[in-house]
Amino acid sequence: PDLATSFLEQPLDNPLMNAAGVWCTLAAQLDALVESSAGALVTKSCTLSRRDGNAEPRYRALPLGSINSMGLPNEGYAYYLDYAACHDYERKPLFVSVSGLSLDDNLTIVAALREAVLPAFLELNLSCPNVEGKPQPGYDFEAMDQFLAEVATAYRRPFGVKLPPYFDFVHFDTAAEILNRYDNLAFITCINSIGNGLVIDTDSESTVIRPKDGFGGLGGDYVLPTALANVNAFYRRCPGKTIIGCGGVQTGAHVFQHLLAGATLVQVGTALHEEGPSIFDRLQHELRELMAKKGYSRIEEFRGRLKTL
Ligand SMILES: CC(C)(C)CCc1c(C(=O)O)[nH]c(=O)[nH]c1=O
Repeated sequence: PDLATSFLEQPLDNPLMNAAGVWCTLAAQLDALVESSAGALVTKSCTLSRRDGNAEPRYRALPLGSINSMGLPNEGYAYYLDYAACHDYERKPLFVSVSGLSLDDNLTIVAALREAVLPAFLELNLSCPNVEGKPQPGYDFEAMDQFLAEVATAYRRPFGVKLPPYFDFVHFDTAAEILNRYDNLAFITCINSIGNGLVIDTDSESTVIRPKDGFGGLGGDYVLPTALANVNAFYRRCPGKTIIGCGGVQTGAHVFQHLLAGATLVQVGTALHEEGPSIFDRLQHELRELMAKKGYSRIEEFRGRLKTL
C-alpha cells in the first residue's frame, strides 16, 4: 500500500507529522524530524520573545498518556523564522506554530512570517494566552472571530488554526460557522490537549507536575475519542477546509481512525515524546499492514469514509 498524500496541493510521502510542542523546540530536534520518516513537521508554538516556560516538573508521562503545563517555553519567533528560511521544502513541508501572548503579538509574528515569503504553513494556536481573566480565544468565540478577522487580513495567505477540544454540538456549530467565514483559513488542526486535567499520585498523595497546582493539558489514550470526534465534527461542518488530526495516536490503527474520521494529515504528540522519531517508521509499517489486510492500496480509498450505524 502507498501512503502518499497531498496537503494544500503539496505532495507528501505520508500523512504523519509531530504535534506542535513535541520534539520541535530546538533546531536539533527539528533536524531529527527532518531526518525521520515523518511526512512533515511543525515548530513549537512561538511568542515574540524567548521564554523559559514553567518550573519543572512540567511534563509527566503516564500509563494512559501525559499531562503538561510547559508554559510556552520557546526560542522566540525569530529563531523559528530563521529555521524556516533554511528548511529544504522539497524534502517535506514545514509548519510554523504561532501562539503570541496577545492579538498584537500574533499580528507582529504573522506579519514577519508573511514578509519572509516562505513556503511554510502557519498554524495559529487558538489556545494561546489572551487577556487576563478571559478564556483562551478557542473558548471565547468573539475573541476567536476577532483574532481570525485580523490575522486573515494581515496574512492574506492560506493558514490554519489549532483548536482546543469542544464537547458540545452548539460549540462545534458556532466554531465551524466562524471558521467558514475565512476563505484563506485553509486547514483546521483538531485537537490541542484536553485542558486542565489533574493527575494525582496515590502513594505521595500529591500532584505530579509543579505548575498550576498540578493542573495541565492531557494527551495520549485519554484524548483519542475526543480527538476523533472533533476531527469528524469539523470534517462534516467545514467541507471546504482540510482537517489535520491530532490526539491519542499511538498505533497505525489510531492513524487509520483519524483518516477515516476525515483527517488529511495526522499529528503525533505524547507517543512521539515517549518513543522518539523512530515512531514514524513503526506507525507507517502498522498503517500499511492494516491497509493491506483491508485491501486498500491508497489512503484516498477510505479517508473520510467513516460509516455510521
Ligand atoms: C497552554 C499555553 C501555554 C497557553 C499554550 C501552549 C501549549 C502548551 C504549553 O506550552 O504549556 N501545552 C499544550 O499542551 N498545548 C499548548 O497549546
